[in-house]
Order: sequence, then structure tokens, then C-alpha cells
Amino acid sequence: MNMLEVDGLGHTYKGKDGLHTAIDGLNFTVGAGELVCVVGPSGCGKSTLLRTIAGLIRPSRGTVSLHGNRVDGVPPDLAVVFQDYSRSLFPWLSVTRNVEFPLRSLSRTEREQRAAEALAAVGLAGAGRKYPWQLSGGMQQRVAIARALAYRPSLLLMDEPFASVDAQTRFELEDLLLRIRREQDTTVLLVTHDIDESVYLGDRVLVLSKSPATVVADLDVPLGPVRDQITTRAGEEFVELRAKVAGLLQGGPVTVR
Ligand SMILES: Nc1ncnc2c1ncn2[C@@H]1O[C@H](COP(=O)(O)OP(=O)(O)OP(=O)(O)O)[C@@H](O)[C@H]1O
Repeated sequence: MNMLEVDGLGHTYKGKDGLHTAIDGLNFTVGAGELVCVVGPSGCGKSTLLRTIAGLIRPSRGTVSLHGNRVDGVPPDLAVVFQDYSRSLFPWLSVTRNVEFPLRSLSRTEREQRAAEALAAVGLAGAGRKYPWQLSGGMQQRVAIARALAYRPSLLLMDEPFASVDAQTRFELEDLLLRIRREQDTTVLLVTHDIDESVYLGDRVLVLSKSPATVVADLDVPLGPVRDQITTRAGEEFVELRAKVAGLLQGGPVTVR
């Protein structure tokens, strides 16, 4: 079953300086349980795409459907993790209260249980009473991921989620995401600038053209569910795929030996 269907999606911003078409004629689907990465040149419209899927922008053309229902406003069963963790957590709330925040409609016991489970899943079982400002950047992003997971969304949207952390933490968070989606079967659409990251994480990689963005390639990543930062990245298939994505992003012919 398709969790997400994007059909003929286009958006034109109307600004003071006239019209600007950010995305145009985008078509793709994401199946339940898939992790799909989106890469594209800077400014090609990746954030516009995510905002449209999240129902934050009403598209000028085309439709977005989440498990068969047309998105028209922010869907209730969707969570978003942004790049800027420092602005996505509430500094005056403890880690546990931050994770419980979207669960206000649930009973207290259920909120506490879900928050504890999600914090354990991201390796922060002991940090619930701390405040975001007492944690490192990587730990804060773990809290943001835990908050999204505790909500148990049908679709998890991630907008450059690891772009603001150091390289070592980035690797750890990538592996955390791979483990979580193996264990919880979460459906994820993740936008990244990083070609290597798109291949390392994705079951599929969607390559976008420069603005106005269209899908220039939809590549399968046959690397299996269990990946390793050292051996996977050194493997022949990985190296070939990343060269292919890089070639597509440059817009040139793709010759991979
Ligand atoms: N609110 C807006 N009004 C007018 N133009 C906008 C608006 N938001 C974005 N744009 C323009 O639309 C284009 C796509 O922007 P968007 O932020 O979606 O791209 P992106 O691929 O996410 O960028 P980056 O890679 O830099 O994060 C850009 O040219 C941008 O200037």
C-alpha cells in the first residue's frame, strides 16, 4: 500500500518580485514502511515539497494523499523533524515534557509510557528530567526524534535532520534512524543535501532537478536493512550509487563503471 502519493505537485510563490515556481509536476509514492531520501541541488524546492506534504502550504497544482486521504491542512498523523533542534524544543520544558507535548489528548499514564519508550529507543532513558539546554546538540536532536516517534505518526518527515551536528554524531544518528525504522517499521521521507547520506539511509533515493524541482530519478538502494558506516560505505554498490546520484545532480550523463 502507498502511504504517500504525490501527484502532479507544483507550487508557485507569489511574492513582491512576481511569481516564483519552486516545484513543478512532482510525481512519486512512498510505500508503508519505506525510508525514502530526497536529494536535490540547493534551493531546488526540497523544503517547499516537505511543507506541502505536511499541509503547511496549499500547493498551486496537484495533490498529496496520505494513506488515500487527500492532504488539505496539517494531517493529524504526521510528524516532522527539522534541522534546527535548538528551535524545535521548548527550553522551559524538561526532556520528558517535550516528548509528551504532542500527546496531550492521551491519558497521563499513556503519555508517560510512550515518552519513556521513545527516550529509551534513542538512548536517552536517563535524561528525562534534564532541560534541552543541558544537552549537547546531538542529544537535543535525539529528543526531537523521540518526540516524533512517541507520537507514532503514519509518516515521519525529516528536513535535513542531521545537518547541524558534527560528523561523528551524524553517523550515530543515522544508525539510530536505521535501527528505529527496522524495529518500528516507521515510514520516513527524509530530505538531505548529502549524497552519501541519501544512499546510506534510503531504500530509495529520489533525485530532484534544480528549481523548479521535478523528479529526475527514482533509484532503488539494494543494500539491505542492516548497514554499517564503514563496510557499507566502502562497498562497490554504495560507491556506484553515490556516483550515479552525483552525476544526476550535476545534470550530466551518468557513466558508472
Ligand atoms: N515564502 C516564499 N516566497 C517566495 N519564494 C520562496 C518562498 N520560500 C521559498 N522560496 C523560493 O523557492 C525556491 C525553493 O526554496 P526551498 O526552500 O523550498 O528550497 P530548498 O531546496 O529547501 O533549499 P535549500 O537547499 O537551500 O534548503 C527558492 O528559490 C526560494 O527562494
